[in-house]
Amino acid sequence: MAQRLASMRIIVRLEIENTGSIFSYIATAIGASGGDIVAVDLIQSRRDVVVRDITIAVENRAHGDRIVQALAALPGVKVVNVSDRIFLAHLGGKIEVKPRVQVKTRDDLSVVYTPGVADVCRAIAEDPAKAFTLTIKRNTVAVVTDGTAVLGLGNIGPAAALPVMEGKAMLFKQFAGVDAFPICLDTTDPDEIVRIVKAIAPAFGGINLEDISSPRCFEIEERLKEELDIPVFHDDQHGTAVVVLAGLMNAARVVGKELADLRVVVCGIGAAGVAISKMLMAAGITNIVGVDRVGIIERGKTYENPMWQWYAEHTNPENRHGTLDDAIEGADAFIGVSAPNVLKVEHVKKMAKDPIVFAMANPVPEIDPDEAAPYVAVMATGRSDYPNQVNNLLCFPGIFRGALNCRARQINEAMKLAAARAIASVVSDEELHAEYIIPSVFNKRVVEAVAAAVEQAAYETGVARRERQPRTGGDD
Ligand SMILES: NC(=O)C1=CN([C@@H]2O[C@H](COP(=O)(O)OP(=O)(O)OC[C@H]3O[C@@H](n4cnc5c(N)ncnc54)[C@H](O)[C@@H]3O)[C@@H](O)[C@H]2O)C=CC1
Ligand SMILES: CC(=O)C(=O)O
Ligand SMILES: [Mg+2]
Repeated sequence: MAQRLASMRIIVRLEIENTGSIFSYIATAIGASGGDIVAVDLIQSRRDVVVRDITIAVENRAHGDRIVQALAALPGVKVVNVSDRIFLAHLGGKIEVKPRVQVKTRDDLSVVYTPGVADVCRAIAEDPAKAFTLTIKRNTVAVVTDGTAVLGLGNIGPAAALPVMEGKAMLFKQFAGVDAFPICLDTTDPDEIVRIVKAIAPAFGGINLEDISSPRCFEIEERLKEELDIPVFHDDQHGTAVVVLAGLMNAARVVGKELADLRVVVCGIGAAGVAISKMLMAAGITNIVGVDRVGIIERGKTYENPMWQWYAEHTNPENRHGTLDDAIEGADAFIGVSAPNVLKVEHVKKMAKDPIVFAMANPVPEIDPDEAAPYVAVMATGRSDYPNQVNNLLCFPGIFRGALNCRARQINEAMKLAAARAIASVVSDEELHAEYIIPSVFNKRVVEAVAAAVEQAAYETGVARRERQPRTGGDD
């Protein structure tokens, strides 16, 4: 995947002794280390030193580090700071709160704050449903994590999880007009998480659980669903499952196989893997084999993880034993939500004709798509830099948009299936091909189609609280 990362750029701030030709040594050192100078900016010029920012195109972070070391070794040169566009884009965080009403006078203040606001408070106290019309509740989602399963980075804690949660909040707003707040909890105790989320729920129209490790995530979500009257949706489970089903529906069409006939291997039976398997079953697929670190999840074995016990009893109809090596033999599709480089080319070669591979571990997939390419009929990853990005970003903005529009009490199976069909339907018959089984996350029709289908399903299944309205995109 190296060539895909060649566009990475670092910005190195150098303090350079002001003695004539040092810059030519700097340029030579960068060139000799394989870097390309993209831009040079003068930050400060004194008689003895100049400070310059040098933007350098590098292959990857390790390559950038080598170039920085080469520069630091030059006489008369001091490396002051190294940044890259990724870190620069995160300076100060990625979101902010903006007022919708401007306060310019004391009179304004008496309307939107005290004493005026007291009338609104009393109205809501008398009729709590009014919170949906008179507060941010109608359009606001809490993105809640405990930092225990952040992307594929593992248990990195709540503070380190914040950039991802800010990112989700940013995407909620940009893609679907939903106001989302990142909430990173400094506890991993399920009881405490349930208690805290219940306690903050009054201000929100929905709860998006994110990057909470399995199997704890299942219990936390189930308890919150039972106890709250707003949608509780664990994105890594259901958002991912919805998008995988959409992608698999279209991939099956590309290879000319019936969805229900596919033999599917799911690798990584955690939050995403369990929900994907359940969703594929709901869509009619019967032959699913799950593989985790312990090998194939099979009947007759006892697992400490209660979800694996359930999984063993409901999947693997041929009762295969062994490892991924045994599961993959003759499989039509591999769905990876596990860890980097788990799937080898040798595995892909053992799959059925026209294999479908969704290698979705982030940030590094189960197999390098370039290595797999010659052996697969359809290849998808969770990444933005390859075709067929199967990422829950295709689901969560639209599904919450639809749920908030109709003030849904929950996001149920019918709404998830509707979302999957809506995503798949955005790719027309004429457009469908191996490198376009799933629409781009930037295709505006995705959020529109998902929100409309989800809202419709909410009304049909009786979970919508609001009378049917003409759809407006959320600012009504
Ligand atoms: N593309 C997308 O939209 C999404 C991608 N993901 C990615 O999927 C991966 C898993 O995410 P979650 O289910 O939330 O995490 P999780 O922690 O709940 O589950 C991961 C599972 O993979 C298993 N696993 C780890 N290494 C393995 C190996 N070498 N072989 C087999 N199984 C292995 C773990 O034991 C665990 O059961 C992460 O890399 C995450 O970034 C998750 C959600 C959405
Ligand atoms: C995309 C996402 O939610 C994850 O990798 O955890
Ligand atoms: Mg996630």
